[in-house]
Amino acid sequence: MKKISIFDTTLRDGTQGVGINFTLNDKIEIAHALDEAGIDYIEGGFPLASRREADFFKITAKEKFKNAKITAFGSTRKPGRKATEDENLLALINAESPSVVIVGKAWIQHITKVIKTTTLENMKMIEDSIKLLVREGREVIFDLEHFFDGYKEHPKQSLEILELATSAGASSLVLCDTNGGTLPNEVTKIISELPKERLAQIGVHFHNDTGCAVANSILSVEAGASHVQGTINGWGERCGNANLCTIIPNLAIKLDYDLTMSNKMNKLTHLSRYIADKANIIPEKNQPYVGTAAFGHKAGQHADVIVKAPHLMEHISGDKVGNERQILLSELAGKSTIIEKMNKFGDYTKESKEVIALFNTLKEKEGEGFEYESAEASFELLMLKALGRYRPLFELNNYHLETYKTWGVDSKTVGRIFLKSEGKEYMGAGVGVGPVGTLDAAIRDALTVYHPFLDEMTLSDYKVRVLNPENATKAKVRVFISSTDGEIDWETVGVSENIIEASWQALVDSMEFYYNTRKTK
Ligand SMILES: CC(=O)SCCNC(=O)CCNC(=O)[C@H](O)C(C)(C)COP(=O)(O)OP(=O)(O)OC[C@H]1O[C@@H](n2cnc3c(N)ncnc32)[C@H](O)[C@@H]1OP(=O)(O)O
Ligand SMILES: CC(=O)C(=O)O
Repeated sequence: MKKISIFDTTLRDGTQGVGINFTLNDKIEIAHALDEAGIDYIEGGFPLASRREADFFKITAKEKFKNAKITAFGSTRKPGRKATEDENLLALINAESPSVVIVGKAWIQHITKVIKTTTLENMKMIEDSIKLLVREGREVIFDLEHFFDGYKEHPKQSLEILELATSAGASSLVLCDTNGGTLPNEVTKIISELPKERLAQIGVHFHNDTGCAVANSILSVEAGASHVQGTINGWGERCGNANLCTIIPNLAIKLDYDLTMSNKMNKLTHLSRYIADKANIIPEKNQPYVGTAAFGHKAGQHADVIVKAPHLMEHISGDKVGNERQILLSELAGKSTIIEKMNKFGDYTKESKEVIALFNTLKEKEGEGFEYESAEASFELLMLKALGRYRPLFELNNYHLETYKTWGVDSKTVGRIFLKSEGKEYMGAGVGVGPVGTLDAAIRDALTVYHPFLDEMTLSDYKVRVLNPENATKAKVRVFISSTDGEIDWETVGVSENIIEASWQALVDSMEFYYNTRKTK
């Protein structure tokens, strides 16, 4: 099958997206991760734009990349200037990257209204710029900015630019949909009309303003393009660039094109999440292939299909792209979902009394406002109870909290707790800013000497959601608590009309989950 080269512009066009920023160090680490994954070209930035962009090339010029060519980006020379004196082209030469991209105008309205020159001078700008960089020994990829809009108005002019760039020595002609407004039927028609046999390799670069960037990229390959540009997670200016995390598996797994990444497809999910981590962004859950929800099944009838024949419910198996299946708990779950969770404890069927009991408890609790999709640790405790495997950490006799507030000083809560654990009675005291911290401190005060594991865990997040705000102060609240021991994280839930009671339930579940399930260190 035809070889398609994958060109990643996360570090250049990706950073033109709202909220996407990387430090120099991040950029270098990301470049190595992209290279490891099998990306062919990595567009590292615009060296003229800033010191940091130029430094990226200085540093990467001295480093080894196994698969990828590091590529610097800039535009053609300015009108009326010599290529050898153009600061942008000089910055590209100084970048010392083996390949460079130069972007040139390919829409007459841009030539006359934006760079304010003639079509003849624009042609000379393109020719001089490509020739200079080729003379300098660089592979030159030529990006035709607004190609599709330009072609729709003046196809003859667009063809002349493509032919000129080919004869000047460009290795690839990248047809850019810079404002992202082109639709799939136009892409197929236009690329099919090009005299590809007379031209350098055709590449494409789509933005996602009509939501068609991925479809446009795939159709371009089907119509003859063999170089595809895009970004990881689809980040980029305005609505983003074509998402490589979708394009790559579509080309390699669905259409069987030959990609350098073809035999490393199981690295894709990690790549997406690693780069999102660097950008400090939580990636879209429902991103195809790599999203956390991409292989998540919530409806009971769908979880039932997964148990019987997963290939009838999932278009591919998630592990092909390094992703994982999730069976989500909710009031929409059926017994198959319960069985899937219980199967680590033995073989259960829809008729097992434990399955039926837990199914009924789940529906009842979800009806009361509990939500286990984001609090699987609380569900695990329900499951241990249904299976007779639950060990209570303690039994509460009573607790007592007092909150003090003095004018001009922050409030403070003190509390005492009386409880029984493994047949013995204990008392603990705590002080905190609020009641939840105070209860946590009091339980630990009472029990840590006897249960030192409590020192290994801490609460890491606390969230409250009002379930029926129309009931004002009588509204029910749902509290989620996240906990961690530094290696594993777990979430628990509590629901009540009283926020302290809801917090208490989630807090006790957190400690009991760890008590019941932790591996002894
Ligand atoms: C389609 C794309 O994504 S292109 C990506 C562009 N990327 C960026 O703009 C990010 C980095 N850019 C920068 O740091 C700055 O814009 C710089 C340093 C490159 C230039 O800054 P300035 O000289 O102040 O120019 P400014 O950004 O205001 O305007 C763009 C200039 O580029 C010129 N230009 C735009 N496209 C081209 C082109 N294809 N060929 C030559 N010149 C071009 C414009 O005519 C304008 O020059 P002018 O002021 O002489 O008319
Ligand atoms: C080159 C580029 O980023 C564009 O035309 O969108």
